[in-house]
Amino acid sequence: MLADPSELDRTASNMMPADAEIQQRLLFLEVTDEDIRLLRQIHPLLQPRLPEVIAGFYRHLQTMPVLRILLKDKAVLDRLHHLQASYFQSLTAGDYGPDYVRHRLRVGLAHQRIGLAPEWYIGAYRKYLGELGPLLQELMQDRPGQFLPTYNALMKVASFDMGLALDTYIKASRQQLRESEARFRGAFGQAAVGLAQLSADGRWLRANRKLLDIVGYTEEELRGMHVSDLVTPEDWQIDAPLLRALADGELETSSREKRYLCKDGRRIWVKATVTAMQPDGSHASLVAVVEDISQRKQYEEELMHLARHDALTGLANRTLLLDRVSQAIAQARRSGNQVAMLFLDLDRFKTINDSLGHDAGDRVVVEVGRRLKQAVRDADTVARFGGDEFVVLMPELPTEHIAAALAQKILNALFEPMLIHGHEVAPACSVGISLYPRDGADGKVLLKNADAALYQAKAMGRGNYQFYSEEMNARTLDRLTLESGLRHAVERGELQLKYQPQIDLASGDIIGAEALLRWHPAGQHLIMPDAFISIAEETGLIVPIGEWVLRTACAQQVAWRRAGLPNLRVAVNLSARQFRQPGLDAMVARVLADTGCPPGRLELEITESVLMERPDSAAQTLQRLSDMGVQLAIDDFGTGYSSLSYLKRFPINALKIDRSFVRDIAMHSADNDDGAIAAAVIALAHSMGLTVVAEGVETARQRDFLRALHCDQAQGFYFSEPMPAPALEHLFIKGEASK
Ligand SMILES: Nc1nc2c(ncn2[C@@H]2O[C@H](COP(=O)(O)O[C@H]3[C@@H](O)[C@H](n4cnc5c(=O)[nH]c(N)nc54)O[C@@H]3COP(=O)(O)O)[C@@H](O)[C@H]2O)c(=O)[nH]1
Repeated sequence: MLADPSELDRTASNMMPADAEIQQRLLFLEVTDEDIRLLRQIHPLLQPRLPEVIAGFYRHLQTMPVLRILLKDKAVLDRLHHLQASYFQSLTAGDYGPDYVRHRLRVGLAHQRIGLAPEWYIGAYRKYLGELGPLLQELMQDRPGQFLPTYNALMKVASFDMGLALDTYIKASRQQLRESEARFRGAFGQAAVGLAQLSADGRWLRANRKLLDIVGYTEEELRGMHVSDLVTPEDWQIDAPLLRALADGELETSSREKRYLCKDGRRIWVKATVTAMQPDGSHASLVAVVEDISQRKQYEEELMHLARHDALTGLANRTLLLDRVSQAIAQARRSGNQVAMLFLDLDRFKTINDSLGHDAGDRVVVEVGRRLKQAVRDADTVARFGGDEFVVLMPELPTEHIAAALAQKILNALFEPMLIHGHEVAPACSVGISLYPRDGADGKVLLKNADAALYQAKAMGRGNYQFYSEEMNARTLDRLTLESGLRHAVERGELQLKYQPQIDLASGDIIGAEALLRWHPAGQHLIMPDAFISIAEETGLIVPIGEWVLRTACAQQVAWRRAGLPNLRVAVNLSARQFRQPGLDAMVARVLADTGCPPGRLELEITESVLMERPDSAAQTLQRLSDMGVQLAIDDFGTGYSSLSYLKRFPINALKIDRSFVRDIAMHSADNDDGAIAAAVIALAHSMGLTVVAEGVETARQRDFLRALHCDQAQGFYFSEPMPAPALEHLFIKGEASK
């Protein structure tokens, strides 16, 4: 590329030697007045021949491939031709003062700027002198005696020129170096990252502003320090051999994240990349690029914390717990001790959540976490798995009694009531315990087995702890088998309904029937609801199964009617999950419409405890069902709250007295307290307009007793066990016939 002419002028002027120096050089080259006279004499003869000398000169340059590339641009070449021509015009003009010198410098610079190396430039003089020798000889044929002195004078001026050419190259590259250094200093000083130069043995030599800001030292203070004064002792252990390798040339660069100790005592995270500048020389120095990465590290640590901790309680989560279990197992393998895993969940958490709201549930969880932390040793880990599930890990356990003692301590701690939103809550819990190595060799198996033990603890009445045993696994397996079978029970047609007649006590007539579910998987025994309803509840399968029950029972009601039986009432049980399922009323309406069953002939049975969990929303659901004309009964009355006054707020039609209550009242005579209470309950229920149905009537004595108390209806084995629909039809026809 062509250099800017005004820039060339400026630079050439800056490079000008003093007049005295010019004179000194000419003196040294022995340029005399006689030389000048001889050159002036040849000058007019030489001028017309110069174009061919210049053309030959550039032709010669272009014979070298490396120079051809530099001269390929025609504009550049023309300009150099032009410069060269004006140079030659002055070469023999005999005036070698400042203007001549400035012009020489300018020509030299122009060549330097296009990248022509000095060796080519100086070499070109040989070409000139070689071409000019025979040319002079030819032009001075008439005075051969003057040829040699003239040629000698030309050589002196050419040598003067060569010196000036070398000056341009040397001064130009010095200036470029100065500019590049200035640029480097600017970049070094203002760089957004810390930069430093260190000696090969790790002493700080220079540091930029950013690095000084990062570490808080002045450059002077840093110069008196060694790199080991800035890194933490832990990091120096890794850095020391790396520094040696860099200094010895075994390593070119090393990049590491490490901690620096700042002047104010803070420890910060930096990323330092150190490069050896002359890895194989004896005066190797190191350049360090230092980035403050504390913020990023903090984010990473926060993310790491989030990924390994429960957001609500700050306790360890499953990932961290499993990590700690692996460490504890490795340690126990060496020490011969055991590891205990205590899996616990709260016994009434769902009720708390449903009745007091999720915010209260969260506060209970946080308080439980706090109590658990208080109960364990520092070496133990308390983790939360979400919901109301917690796990305590006890490493280095010499005997399992210690795990049992902790489980008891936890049970006691959680039994203490806590005040949540003004309510006293005692969540209580059940605990399952598994031990390494007895119950599993890794964290996942230990967890699974602690969970199985927890399941057993709950089955045993909650509020207790259980150690894992082999049989529990078998039970868990049974449960899993049941669960997977139940998933397909509806589509495989394995569900059946039995109907237990409900009797009007005054007339002895069958006035309805309760639909009771049975499951008969192909090739297996009949399974009773107690064995699978809770699984259906937990898995949510109760929703489709419940709809099947309702649809089948309503269809049966219509079928009986069509078969000539009176308009019997059919009673269907609703579980807690079904009752809370959004859209329950719409589902019931759909089934009634699809089957043609009159709403008033369907009775839905709900237990008291289900209503009490969330009384307000329960009242709304019941109201919608009642508005449709569906009959509503409280099932198992006498086993829960047994508060008639509380039940007033619900639009219910009937009260079913639980069979345990029926059994108890019937064991005493009418004049004892139980009898009086039963009489009062029935009377009170009647005063509220409720029909009273007694369940589990097994004897004539019980029937008579209830009849005497004016109980309205009854069901139980005394009248009939639950039976298939056709059997009930026969029973009805037989009963009618015997009247
Ligand atoms: N959500 C649903 N729950 C259901 C459904 N079908 C039944 N169930 C509930 O399962 C529990 C056990 O029911 P089951 O084994 O059918 O027992 C019922 C009767 O057989 C039994 N009964 C009736 N009379 C007597 C008797 O004189 N003595 C005696 N020992 N037992 C008797 O009582 C059960 C009926 O109880 P209840 O529902 O409270 O009226 C049971 O809780 C069922 O509710 C279903 O489809 N969905």
